[in-house]
Amino acid sequence: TRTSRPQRILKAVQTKATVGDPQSVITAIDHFCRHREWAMNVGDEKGSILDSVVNEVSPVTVLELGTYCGYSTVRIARLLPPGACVITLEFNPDYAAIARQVIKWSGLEDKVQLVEGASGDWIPWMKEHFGVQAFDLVFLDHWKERYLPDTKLLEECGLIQKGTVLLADNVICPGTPDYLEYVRNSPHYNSQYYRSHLEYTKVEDGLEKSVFLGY
Ligand SMILES: O=C(NC/C=C/[C@H]1O[C@@H](n2cnc3c(NCCO)ncnc32)[C@H](O)[C@@H]1O)c1cc(-c2ccc(F)cc2)cc(O)c1O
Ligand SMILES: [Mg+2]
Repeated sequence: TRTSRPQRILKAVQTKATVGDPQSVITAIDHFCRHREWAMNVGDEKGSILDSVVNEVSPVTVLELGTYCGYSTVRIARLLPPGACVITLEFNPDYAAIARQVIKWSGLEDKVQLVEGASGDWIPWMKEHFGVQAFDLVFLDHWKERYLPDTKLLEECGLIQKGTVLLADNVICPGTPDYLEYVRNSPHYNSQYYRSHLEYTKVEDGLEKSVFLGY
């Protein structure tokens, strides 16, 4: 049977990128998705904004919701200092298997903990299972209708504390209206919109950065 799009993305990485060179993995995926086949990676334009937020926060523990092929996982992990790590949740086993190989090719497996499972099932176990006190940065890029419920779940589980930064992809396209309304109107968040474009296109999209101010 035909290969899947994630399998074709992995092949592009394995043929075009250099083992142990995260930037070449990022460049290979962006080239493939711009010139061969579109895919829902955060991409190079929004990816540069993600990079600047990671550098600004200098997080020790990062949570990513929705690994897909591991493109943004590699973007984040390549900027982390020794001892810092990104826990990334992915509930599709096929995508998780591809992402593991992309992360391995980039040489960043020591900074990444890929957890196969649904955010709703795993978030309540983060403290106990991973010894996480609170996340410094959360990158939301999974099902858009899950951004708000999962944010509320993270709050309830005490995983969002004063200073935690939430960075959400696709707040315009496909859009996350209930999430935007929540973080922009809540007195507990200071929210900022970074205007950009949908990956590999001229369509408007953007990232929303929301800093938790404490209770
Ligand atoms: O839909 C988009 N992203 C979804 C990501 C899903 C990935 O995350 C995984 N996932 C989903 N829910 C959960 C979950 N928890 C929730 C379920 O329990 N727990 C764990 N993993 C989860 C999936 O298995 C996938 O790997 C998107 C679309 C466009 C787009 C724009 C314009 C277009 F025309 C077309 C498409 C652009 C984008 O940048 C986009 O991110
Ligand atoms: Mg996205």
